[in-house]
Order: sequence, then structure tokens, then C-alpha cells
Amino acid sequence: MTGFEIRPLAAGEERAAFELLGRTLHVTVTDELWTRRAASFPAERRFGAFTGGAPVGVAGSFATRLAVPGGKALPAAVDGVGVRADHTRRGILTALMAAQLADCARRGDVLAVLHASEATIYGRFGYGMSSRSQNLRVTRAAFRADAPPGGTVRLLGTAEAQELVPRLYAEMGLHRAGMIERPEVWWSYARDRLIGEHQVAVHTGPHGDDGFVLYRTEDLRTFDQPNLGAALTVRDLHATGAAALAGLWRFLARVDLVSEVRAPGRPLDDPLPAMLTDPRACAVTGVDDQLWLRLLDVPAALAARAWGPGEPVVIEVTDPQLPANTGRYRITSGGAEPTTAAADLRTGPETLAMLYLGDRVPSALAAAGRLDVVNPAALAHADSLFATRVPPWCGTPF
Ligand SMILES: CC(=O)SCCNC(=O)CCNC(=O)[C@H](O)C(C)(C)COP(=O)(O)OP(=O)(O)OC[C@H]1O[C@@H](n2cnc3c(N)ncnc32)[C@H](O)[C@@H]1OP(=O)(O)O
Repeated sequence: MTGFEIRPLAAGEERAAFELLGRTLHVTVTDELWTRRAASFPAERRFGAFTGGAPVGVAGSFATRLAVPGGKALPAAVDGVGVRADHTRRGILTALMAAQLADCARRGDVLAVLHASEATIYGRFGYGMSSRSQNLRVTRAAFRADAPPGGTVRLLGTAEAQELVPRLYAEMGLHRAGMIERPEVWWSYARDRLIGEHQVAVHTGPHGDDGFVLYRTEDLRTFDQPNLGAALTVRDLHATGAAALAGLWRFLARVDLVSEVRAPGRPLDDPLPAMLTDPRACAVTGVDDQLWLRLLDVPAALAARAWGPGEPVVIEVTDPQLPANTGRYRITSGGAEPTTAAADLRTGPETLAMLYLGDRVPSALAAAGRLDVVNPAALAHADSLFATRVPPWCGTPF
């Protein structure tokens, strides 16, 4: 496809690109919104598609680090893209993705991640659904006697929250695979928007502050149901341990005049249902795909994560878009490295990404036809090598 030019965004073109992106996502960009977002939307690391000098597509990323199984954090790029409605399905996203993936790889990013607006878009670019989350609805929650009591919880004013929450998130560290660092370019937007529009509570345990929650309430009362109270929606909830998490859940469940707590995007292993006398008081209303992951540097990514026990397995990866990744990799419980040995399993970058953080095991994806099994005896070993103790979870909107 021709008729458009792909090039890095130049200084001075940020607002036009932001307005374009806003329109593709059905968000109206006002002066006030741009004032709040400008610092988080630099031209750097952004590509545009132009026709006649006007932007018709944009793809951008910012640099962060993503925690992988075993605790290491790898350089990662976070994506956002949009193509003007009258220019879609002409290959503009494909061209932008090619430019962006090559640029991120050149910068030394090992991984790229995004939250997908639609699950049908990114597989063709080597992204795989690599973590999932669940949506919880909590009504009439009563805690079991053996549920951790938690510490104390205090509500913060906006100014204090804007200072404390970014610091606390950084201090708490990336304690599970899938979490990302929140750089200043992220906070420059979220500090105002995310914190400013929510109530903020902080949990304090024996060693100090160890968890926080951002939430808002919405009046549910109507003429017909005047006693319905409010719905409390959890936006951002992080805690370093079981006690802090339990303390924050207890706090949320006890806010007066709230008939239900809605918690979208919680980890699949959130312990809340198991803490309640009636587990049905916490209903799972849905499971969503969360993080979409692209391995930009397969050898570096495989070498960095920890592996479970199991006999060595050789995986052959074919990556037409980033051919340097194509090759065979021998994975053992002690590490992973390129090899010339015969392949036990064969796959592409999308399926490898679905396995990488531990959200799925190889046998499940082989059953779905996403993995060629050359040596069936290797499949159980591959399951054991890729499996992780806790499911991956990101917990950061972007
Ligand atoms: C991380 C994030 O930023 S999530 C937000 C993504 N942005 C949006 O959802 C905004 C609204 N949508 C858009 O702006 C555009 O439709 C985009 C960016 C999703 C796609 O841009 P396009 O320029 O149309 O994509 P392009 O023409 O390169 O399509 C490449 C292929 O993907 C397919 N495709 C693209 N978008 C979609 C879609 N939404 N659903 C299904 N298939 C799609 C095309 O059919 C094409 O398939 P083919 O190679 O078999 O012919």
C-alpha cells in the first residue's frame, strides 16, 4: 500500500497526533485535556502516518520495565495506536507496527506490551495474550474468623495522595510477573487524572505503609429504589502481602451505604472469595484479557526468566517480522540458550508470548493447535518448565 508516509513524529506535531488518537478512541480532545496530557505525549518514540502533511495514523510507546517470572525486570515498551476512520484497512497500522517494533528493538527493549482495544488486532504482529484478570462484584461481604485482620487504613487528601501513591508504588516493587514500573511519563497523566478523580486509602502494617486503593462511589438510588445506596468501584489496588490486601478489602467492604463493591481487573488468584464466610458474596462477573506481550528479543527474554523443574526441551521459534528471533532454544530448569539441537516443539512469537509470563502451559496451547508438537514426550516437561507459582498480573492501566 502506498499513499502515506511513515516517519517519526516531529516536535510540534504532538497535539495533532493526540487529537487523531483521541478521535480513533472516541475521546474528544479539549484544550483542558491536552493541557493535562501534553507531558505524557512527547514526540519521542512516536511514529505517524501522514497523507498530504496531515496525520492519519499514530503509534507511540514509552519506556518502562516489566517483571518476568523469577523477579527480573526487563526493558519494555508500552504501546498505543490509532488510524483515522477514513484510512483504516489500508495497511497503515501494519506499516506503523513494523516501524515501531524495529525502533523498540533498536533501543534495546526486550519486550513490548499493550492493553488491546480488540483481541483480533495484535496477534498478527507477534503479540500474544499473556495475562488475564477477573472482574469481581462483592455484596454483603462478611469475613471469616481466620481471614487476616490487616492493619490500619487511612484516607488521604488529594495533594498527599499525589505525592505518596507514586512513591509507595515504587517502594512496593514489581512483586509479581506482569507488573510494570510506572515512569514519570505515566504519572504525569495519572497523578492528576487517576488520583484526582478517586478517593485514596492507604494501608499501614507493622513495617509501615504497604498497600493502597483508589476508588470512587456512584449513587445507585432511584425513585423506585431509594434505599439502594452506592456502588463503590475499585480502580487501582496494590498491596505487598496478604495482610495488607485483606486490610484493604475489609475497609472497602465496610464503607457505609455501599450496596456493592465492583472490582474490575483483579488478579485471577485474588484471595478475597476465600476470605469470606459466603464465597458467593464475591461473584466473578467476567474474565478479560489484560496484557498483550511481544517478545522483541527472544534470546534475551528466555535467558532472563526463571524456569520450573523438568527435563530440557528445545523450542523452535519462527518470527518473520523480527527474523533475528528465529532459531531453536534449549530450555532447562537452569536457563535458556540458543541451540542447534533438534526441536521438540515449534511455534511463533504470538504463542510464545502467551506462554512466557506463565499464564498458559504448552499442552493447553498444543491442544488448541497453536504449538507443533514434534516430540510428544517433551510436552509434560515443557508444561513444568513454563509453569509459574502465581499467575501473571499487570494491574496498571495505560
Ligand atoms: C494498544 C492500543 O492502542 S489499543 C487501541 C487501538 N486503537 C483502536 O482500537 C482505535 C480504533 N481502531 C483503529 O484505529 C484501527 O482500526 C486499527 C489501529 C485498530 C487498525 O488500523 P488499520 O490501519 O486499519 O490496520 P491495517 O490496515 O494495517 O490492518 C492490518 C490487518 O489487521 C486487520 N485488522 C485491523 N484492525 C482490525 C480490527 N479492529 N479487527 C479485526 N481485524 C483488524 C485488517 O483487516 C488487516 O488484516 P489483513 O492483513 O488480513 O488484511
